[in-house]
Amino acid sequence: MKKIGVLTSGGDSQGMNSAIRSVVRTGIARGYEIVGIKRGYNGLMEKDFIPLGSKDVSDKLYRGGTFLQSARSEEFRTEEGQKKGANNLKEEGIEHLVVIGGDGSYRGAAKLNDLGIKTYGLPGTIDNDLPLTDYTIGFDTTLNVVTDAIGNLRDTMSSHERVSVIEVMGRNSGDIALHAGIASGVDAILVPEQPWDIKEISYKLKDRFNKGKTHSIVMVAEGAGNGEEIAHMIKDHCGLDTRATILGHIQRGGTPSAFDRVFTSRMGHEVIRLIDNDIYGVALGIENNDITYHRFEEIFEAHQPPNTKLYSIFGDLV
Ligand SMILES: Nc1ncnc2c1ncn2[C@@H]1O[C@H](COP(=O)(O)OP(=O)(O)O)[C@@H](O)[C@H]1O
Ligand SMILES: O=P(O)(O)OC[C@H]1O[C@](O)(COP(=O)(O)O)[C@@H](O)[C@@H]1O
Repeated sequence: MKKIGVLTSGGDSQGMNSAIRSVVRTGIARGYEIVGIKRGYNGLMEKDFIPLGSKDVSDKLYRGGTFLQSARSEEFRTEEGQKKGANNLKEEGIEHLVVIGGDGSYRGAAKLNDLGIKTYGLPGTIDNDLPLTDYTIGFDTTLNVVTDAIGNLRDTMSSHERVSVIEVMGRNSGDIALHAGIASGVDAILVPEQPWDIKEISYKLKDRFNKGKTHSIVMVAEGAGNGEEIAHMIKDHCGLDTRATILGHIQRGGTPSAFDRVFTSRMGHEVIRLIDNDIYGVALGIENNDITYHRFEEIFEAHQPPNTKLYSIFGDLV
């Protein structure tokens, strides 16, 4: 029986479990044997392999994190590590490998593909920073986590007539800040893709307080600046009482949203179809609500344009 390996790599994201479940259940239904590789590429180095049956993925659909666990592996970054990984898979008779992770994980997957393992990438990152897919796994859930957290902050900020500066994740991408900021009706959004002027923002906030506002919320993407520093700058410019909140890893947890569960179920299913059709060396995504795939090289060369349209929509809403 043909064997398919599956691993989760890089930062975990809500929906990875649901993606694994879909690969396992669909793969078994099509007559494949599925092998889980623990702790990302670290587990690949150490042959930390477990057989995955249908029951092993019960009760996983609605859980955040990844039951296979994840890691960032230094050894696998080296050429020797990659050869060792490919050999470990070959020794185990694993011909196909599904890698659920972000850009770094995809680069590793492409190397394994060159070494004779038929590989597939699923976009597992909360950052939404992969090209040729409209969404990445966990992004939608993270937006809901951030939006809920802002609701709580709004209550206390309003009682104390304060400005809340909220720093969110996203590495070099402002997508979490932009989408969650619009969903939360914040007063300003600072993202790395757009210029911003803290003096101008501070004066606008002050003006709104003068007109009767009792609180303000400023959303900062981690790639745009440091939340604590920005809070101090605002206070210095306009004197308003300001507090910074760094949401941190709380954003990566929580039960996956219905969108993330359906999206990952569809992608797991599509991976098995690609395997059946001997298509490999590709990563999957969702574009205009269709599950699509592109060669790794195409993804590495593609540029993800900044979402200027959404940013300008926000500009008209504040
Ligand atoms: N250029 C690369 N070549 C081979 N493997 C890589 C490369 N970049 C990253 N990796 C592997 O993928 C892992 C995850 O990558 P990382 O960038 O940390 O997260 P993500 O996949 O979420 O972007 C790394 O720890 C490393 O083992
Ligand atoms: O959990 P770590 O290793 O501290 O990394 C934090 C980073 O991971 C992320 O949560 C997700 O990034 P990746 O999916 O690229 O790993 C980023 O938003 C954040 O900058």
